[in-house]
Amino acid sequence: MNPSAVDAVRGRLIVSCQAPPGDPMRDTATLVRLARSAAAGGAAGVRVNEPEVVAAVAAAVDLPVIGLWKDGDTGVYITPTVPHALAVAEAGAHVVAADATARPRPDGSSFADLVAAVHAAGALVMADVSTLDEGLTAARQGADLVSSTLSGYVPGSPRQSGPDLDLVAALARESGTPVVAEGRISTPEEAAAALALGAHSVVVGTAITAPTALTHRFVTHLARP
Ligand SMILES: CC(=O)N[C@H](C=O)[C@@H](O)[C@H](O)[C@H](O)COP(=O)(O)O
Repeated sequence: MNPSAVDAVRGRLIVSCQAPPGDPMRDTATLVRLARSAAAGGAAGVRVNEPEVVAAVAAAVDLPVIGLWKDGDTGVYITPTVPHALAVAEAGAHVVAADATARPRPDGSSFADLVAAVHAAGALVMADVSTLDEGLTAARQGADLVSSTLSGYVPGSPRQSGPDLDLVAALARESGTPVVAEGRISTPEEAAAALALGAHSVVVGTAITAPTALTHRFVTHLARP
């Protein structure tokens, strides 16, 4: 295992360099350039999707790589099974991010199974959760980092336009595990607020690396009557 990946992101920014299916940015070479831009701008780590991109980014930037593998877009889709997690670890991710919500996983495995397999492969685990209970369970099951990634995207978590800073604060108080603030963080001030509430690190994606979504935000605002 490599706990230094956790130390390296303490108090600092991780940039998520991802693009949804069909987006013009969804291209390995383009995502590598995004990751290199994040590194040049001072990011402490990057978060990237799919083994091929994980391998290319790990070869191109000298930063901890948090890898995941999104498969589908409903139910458990962030690194849903043990084989997905192992493929991400084998591609060179220092940390494997995976859904740690209470929902059943498609291969019938548990989150604890995934943690054991990833640790045996020499990588760390980031638990993507939507509630405090899920975060506490994931921490007990051996997650190395717990992230608020899925708050607002899973029934039972609050739907809100900004980050779930209440969840970040509660996880930081109660989980005993380094907490990552992730999801809808769109300003440096929100990122700083998350750290002030006890987050170990902050992930920002859309606000930095998603020109299609950012353009759409301006266009829909201008189209309002
Ligand atoms: C819910 C889900 O599938 N989140 C994904 C997780 O990897 C990504 O689509 C997000 O972009 C990432 O979490 C960063 O969040 P934001 O783009 O809001 O800064």
